[in-house]
Amino acid sequence: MANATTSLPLFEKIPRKNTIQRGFDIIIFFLLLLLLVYRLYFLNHYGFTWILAFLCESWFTFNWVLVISTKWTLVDYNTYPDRLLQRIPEVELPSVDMFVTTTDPVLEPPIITVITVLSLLAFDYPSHKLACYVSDDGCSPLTYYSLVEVSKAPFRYFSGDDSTTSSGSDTSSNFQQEWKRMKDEYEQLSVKIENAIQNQNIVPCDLTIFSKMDSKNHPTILNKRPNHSHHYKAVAMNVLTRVSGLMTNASYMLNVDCDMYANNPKIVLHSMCLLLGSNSEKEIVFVQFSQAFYEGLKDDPYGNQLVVMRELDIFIEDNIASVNEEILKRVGSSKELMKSVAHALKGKTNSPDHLSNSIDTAYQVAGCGYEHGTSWGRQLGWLYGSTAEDILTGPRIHSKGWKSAFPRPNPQAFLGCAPSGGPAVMTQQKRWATGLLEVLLSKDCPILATLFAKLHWRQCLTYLWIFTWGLRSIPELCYAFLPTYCIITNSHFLPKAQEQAFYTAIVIFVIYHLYTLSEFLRAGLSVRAWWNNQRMARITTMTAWLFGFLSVILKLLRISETVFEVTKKD
Ligand SMILES: O=c1ccn([C@@H]2O[C@H](COP(=O)(O)OP(=O)(O)O[C@H]3O[C@H](CO)[C@@H](O)[C@H](O)[C@H]3O)[C@@H](O)[C@H]2O)c(=O)[nH]1
Ligand SMILES: [Mn+2]
Repeated sequence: MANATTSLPLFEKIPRKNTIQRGFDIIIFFLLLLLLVYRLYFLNHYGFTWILAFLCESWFTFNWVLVISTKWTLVDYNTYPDRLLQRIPEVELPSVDMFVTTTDPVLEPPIITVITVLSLLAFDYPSHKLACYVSDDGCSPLTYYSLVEVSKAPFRYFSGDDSTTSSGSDTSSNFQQEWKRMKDEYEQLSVKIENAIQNQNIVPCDLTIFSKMDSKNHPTILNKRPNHSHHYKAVAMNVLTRVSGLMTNASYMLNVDCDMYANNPKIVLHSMCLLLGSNSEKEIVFVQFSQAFYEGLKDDPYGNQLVVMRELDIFIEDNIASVNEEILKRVGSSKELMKSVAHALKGKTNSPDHLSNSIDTAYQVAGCGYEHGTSWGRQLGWLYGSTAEDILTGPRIHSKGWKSAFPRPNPQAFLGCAPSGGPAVMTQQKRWATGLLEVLLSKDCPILATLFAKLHWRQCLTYLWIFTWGLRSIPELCYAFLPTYCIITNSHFLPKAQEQAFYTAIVIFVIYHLYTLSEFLRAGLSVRAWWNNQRMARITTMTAWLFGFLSVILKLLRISETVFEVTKKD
C-alpha cells in the first residue's frame, strides 16, 4: 500500500480542451489573410492610405499568429501535496527563503508589507524550513519599526505544530477563541503601526541608525547610492539572495512584491510537488503564479485586473541549481559566500547557529560595491537591464533549456493590489512596455535565444507576443488615425459596401468581438467588464505603450535612462 502511494505522481499535466477556440482562431486568421490578399490586389489602385492600412493589417495578422501559437496548447496542473507528505518525511522537505521587496513608505504603506510578511510566515509548511527576508530600498524607519513589531508579536501562531493555524474548517470553540485572539492581536498591531505613522517623530524603537539618513545614499542597511547605477528591484533581490545564502541558504526561493499576500496557505507544498515531482532534473526549475488582485473595482473600469490575460509574475525559483563551478568564482570576494554556494550545490542548507555568525559577512555582501567585477545581474541572480527584471530573468533560464510551470491553483496563490486610478495604471503599463521592449532589444532577445541557445520556437513566439507591446502602439495609432485622415481627404481605406471584401471586414469585426466577449463571460466576468477592457486596451496601447516605446528610443539614443516608477498601493 505504501509503495502504491509513493509511486503515484506528485503532479499531473492536463491539456485544456480548446477545440472550439482553436477553430475560431483559425477562422479569424484566414479572414485576416483574405483581407491582406484583397489589399495586395488593389495596392496599385489606391495610394498612401491603402499601403498604410496594408502594413497595419499585416502587423495585426502577425500578432494574431503569435496569439494562436500561445493559446494553442494550454495545460493545467493538478498537484498532490498529500502524496508529497507521504513520500518525503517532514524533516527532509526542502527549506525555502522568502523575499519581500518594498521601496517607498508613502506609495507602499508599511502595513501592506506587514500583511504580506505575516501571510508568508503562516504558510502550511514546517515553520523551521521557512525564512523571510525583507528589503526596503526606501530606508524607511516606519517600515523597519513595523517589521520589528511583527517579529515580536504573533510569532507563536506560526509554530507549525499548532493545529489551530492550519485547520481552517475547524469550528470548535478552541479554534474560535484562538482565531479571535489572533484577530485582536493583529488589530493591536495595525493600530500601533497606524499611530507610529501619524506621529512620525516618536517611533518607539531604537532607530539611531536611521537618524539623518538619506534614502538615496545610506550605509548598508541596504544597497543604494547615487554613484552606482541602480537596478531597482533586481538589485534588491540579488542582495537578499546573497544575504540569505550566508544565513539560511535554502535551496528554494520565493519572491513576492510587498503587496502580494499569500492567499493559499498550501502554495509552497503545491509548488514543491511541481519542483520535486518532475522526472528529469531539467524538468521544472521555477513556478510562476499569475498576478491576481484583491478588492478590484467593479467591472474593471481601468482594464487592469488581468483576469483574462494573466500576467506572468511571481516566481519561486530554484536558482541555485543553475550555478556551476565556473560561476562560483564570480560570486564576489566573500569567501563565506563562496562556501555557502558550494554548500548549496551539494543540496545542503546552513544550520541555524550560522545565523548570528554571519551578520558581519552579510553586511559585506549587501554593500553596494560588492557586485563590482562579479557576475551578479549579468549571469547570476536577477538580471539587470530592464524595468521588467522578472521577465528578463525568466527567458534567460528558459534559454538554458530549463522549464517552468504556470499553475492556476484554487484558491489563488497570491493577491496583490491593482492600481485604482487612471495615471497609476498608465505608469505601470508604460513601465511594463518599456521593460519588455528592453528585453526584446537586448542580447536576451528570444529570437537569438532560439537560434543560438535552447529556447523552444513556440516559447519564442509567446515571448515575442508579450515583448512587442511597445511596438504595437505604432500600427494601432496609425490605424486609428486612418478614418480621420480619410474623412479629411475624402478618400477611403475600407472596402466599399458593394465589394465582397466588405463582408470579410465585417465578419472579422463581429467574430473577433464575440470571441473576446466569450472569453470574458467564460471567466465569469460581465459584459461591462469586457467593454471596459476593450476600451482600455485601445487607450493603453496608444498612450502608455507608446510612451514606453519612446522611452526605449531615448535610452537607445543615450538621451535618458529608463526608470522604475513604483505603483501606488492602497
Ligand atoms: O527601486 C525599487 C523599485 C521597486 N521595488 C519593488 O518592486 C516591486 C514591484 O513594484 P510595483 O511598483 O509594485 O510594480 P508592479 O508593476 O506592480 O510589479 C510588477 O512588475 C515589476 C516589473 O516591472 C516586477 O518587478 C514585479 O514583480 C511585478 O509584480 C515592489 O515590491 C517594489 O517595492 C524595489 O524593491 N526597489
Ligand atoms: Mn505591484
